[in-house]
Order: sequence, then structure tokens, then C-alpha cells
Amino acid sequence: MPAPLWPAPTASAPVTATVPLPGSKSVTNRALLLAALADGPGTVRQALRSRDADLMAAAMRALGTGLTPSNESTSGVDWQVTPGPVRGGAHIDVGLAGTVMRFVPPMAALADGEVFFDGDPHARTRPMGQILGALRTLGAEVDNDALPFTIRGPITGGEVTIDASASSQLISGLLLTAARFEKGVTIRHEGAPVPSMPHIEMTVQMLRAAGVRVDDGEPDVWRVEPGPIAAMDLVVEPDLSNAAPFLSAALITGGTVSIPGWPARTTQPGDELRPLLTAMGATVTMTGEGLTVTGTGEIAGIDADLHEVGELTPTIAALAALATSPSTLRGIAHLRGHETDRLAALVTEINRLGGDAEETADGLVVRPAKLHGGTFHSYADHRMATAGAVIGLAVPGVQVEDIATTGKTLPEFARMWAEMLGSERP
Ligand SMILES: O=C(O)C1=C[C@@H](OP(=O)(O)O)[C@@H](O)[C@H](O)C1
Ligand SMILES: C=C(OP(=O)(O)O)C(=O)O
Repeated sequence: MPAPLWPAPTASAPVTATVPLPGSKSVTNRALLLAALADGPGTVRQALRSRDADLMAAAMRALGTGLTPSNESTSGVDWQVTPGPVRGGAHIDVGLAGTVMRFVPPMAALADGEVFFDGDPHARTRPMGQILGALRTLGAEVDNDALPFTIRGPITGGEVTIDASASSQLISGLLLTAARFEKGVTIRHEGAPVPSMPHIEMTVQMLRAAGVRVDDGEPDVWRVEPGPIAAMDLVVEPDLSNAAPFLSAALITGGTVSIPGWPARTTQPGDELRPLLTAMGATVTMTGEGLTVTGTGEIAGIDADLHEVGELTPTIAALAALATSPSTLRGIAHLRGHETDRLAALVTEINRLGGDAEETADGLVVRPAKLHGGTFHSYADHRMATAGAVIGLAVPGVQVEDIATTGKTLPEFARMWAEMLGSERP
């Protein structure tokens, strides 16, 4: 059955809105796993509730972790986490979540029996071979190089060389559990540069906050010493990548959008929205309350290397499609292995609306063109769906297919979008 079409609302006046955002997917899913492996009960506060976060919570439960929710609302939940021995016999559904498919298998290799993994049809095509090969080198048995697969421990750890040019999550996944391997781990990356390094920095910082000794002093080498992971009481930051479509509304409409609680310092790649949106013509200010972006209604194209912040690409490409000068987005060949082939999907959908986008070897060129209405397909990709909503603000008649796919990281997207527009100036 074809997914329903969502008529993307067009903004008729400058948007003025304050948009509180739920917790970061990346922080939530790291925190749940670290709390599950910790040496005592802990708490993960203001955790995201979304498909990816719920899949991580379900995976932790299936592996023997106690999780009790409190203070639950549409914007999040506080999880009381009670670690237990890692239990075999589990079937883990990873959905389409890169964090679940890359972070959980190393933990499953600690179990006392086999653990089976599978996910959505497209998840079976996402790069997994390098991390599964690494788990074999470190002592586990794994019966495939992609989803679906079965893992059997025990894993002892040690030294491994991998090519993580397809995804930083291949490194983060090994690092997160490594303190619980008998020998810890030394990972050496060999290949084209690893993307999304801020996400590896996030992993390293969270491990250190839990008392784990991590040496990342040499480029492309990470060493985790074996030892306990300390119980945590952590408050999850708002998801700054999910701020991108809302902040874009300020640029497109010449309005002002604020995100409360924007952290002063963070490893989230979404923080790069500050220079990126400034380069596209916005005024960006940080106060004690949060971040405020004010636009002029005119968007400048940019030449940007998004290698470190690839997950911002769909929104930046949507803005580029509405810009008055050309944009070149580079360093993002690895987006072909994301929720969908995002380079192909963005080109197809922008051009379907009359745009002028072109795929390059490692990114996109988007030139100014007069867009018209039509269907914007989302390919089960939350960020494609929100990119369609962004274009729809300026272009009447855009219908986004399967807006519900935003539930991967932001189940309330459609309501929040309507609320943001409801506060338009008359
Ligand atoms: O570790 C993480 O939480 C993530 C790392 C990045 O993955 P890639 O390195 O595969 O781009 C990012 O795009 C993804 O949304 C989340
Ligand atoms: C690439 C992304 O997700 P995942 O964690 O599934 O890799 C993303 O959210 O943009």
C-alpha cells in the first residue's frame, strides 16, 4: 500500500517560534548501552522516545537489562537502568537504526549464548562487514557479513584494523563495549578518512565520563583499557540535528526561530548549524537560554565540506534548492550507506520539483531553479521527509510521502511543525 501523502504547509508570513526539542538520538542510544553495561544502576534523564531509541531500549531489555520509565511525556522519558548479566537467546530488531545495528553487536558478543540480529529490508544493505569482521578477529563467531546475522561470544578483545570510511559508527560501536572485553581493544583505522568524527568524540567523552580509560592521542588509533564502566546519572541534550528543519524556517520566511537549551559546548554535529546557517545568510545568536536564528527570506548558496556532519545534509540540500546562488556540498560519499542513498534520493526529489541538483563523486551540486509542487518521496528516511517539509514552506503544493517516517528520531515532527507555523506573525 502506498504511504499517505502529507500536504506540506506553506508559510504565508515570517515564522516567529520557540521550538523545544526532544533528546538527542545519538546521546540517548549511547547512554542506554553504557548504563546497561555499568557496574551499578543508573539513570538516563530526558531520553528520546522515538523508533530508534525504543529499538535500543528493547535491545537492552532483550539482553537482560532492567529498564523502568518515569516522567514520561511526548518529549521524553527518564529511564532507571538496572544492569544484568548479558543474556543470550535474544532476537534483536535493529529497524533501520545505524546506532542499534553497530552499537549492540559488540555487547551481544558478551552474552552467554547466541544472539540473532535483523532489521528493515534496507538495513540489510547498510555497511556492517567491517565491524562484524572485527568482532571475529576479537574472538566472537559471526555467521554473515551483513544483516541478518547471529553472534556467539565469548569475545576477548585485543587489536584490530578496520576500514571505517563507510561510517564512524563502526568505530563507536567497538569502543562503547570494549572496556568489558577481557583485553580491552586497540582499533586502527586504515582507508579513506573516517566521517562524522564528532560522533566518535561523543563516544570517547561519554566513555571517559563513565571512568573508562580511552587513548585517542594518535590519529586513526583508539585504545580502550579493560575495566568497569561507572554507573551514570545523565541528562540527554536536545537533538541539535533535528533542530535543522525548524531553524531553516527562519531563513526561508525571514523569521526568527529559537531552540531552548542549546548546549554551550557539545560534541553533537548539529552545533555546526551555527556556521553553516550563518554562511547561508542567517544571523545566529547564542544566549543563556539557547540558540536564535533570524533569516532575511533570501538564502545564499554555500560551498561546504559536510564530511564531519553528514546527517545535516538533507536539510542543507533543501535550503540550497531554495537559494539564490549555487551550492556545492562535499565530503559526503558515505551518505550512500545511510537510511537510503541520500545523494541519489536528494537529487531525484529536488529535480522532481523542478530543481537543478546533480550528484558528484562525493556530494551534490545544487543550482538555483524555480521549484513547483509535487510529491517528495521519503524513502523511509526521516531526514528526507523533513527536507520535503522545508522545501514545502516556500513552494506551494509539495506533498511529502510518509511523513510518519520522521518517527525514527522525532515522532512529534508534524505536530511541532504545525505549531511552529501556528505562531506565524499575521
Ligand atoms: O554515532 C552516531 O550516533 C551517528 C554517527 C553518524 O553516522 P555515520 O558516521 O555513519 O555518518 C551519523 O550520521 C548518525 O546519524 C549518528
Ligand atoms: C544517518 C543517520 O542515522 P543512523 O543512526 O541510522 O545511521 C541519521 O540519523 O541521519
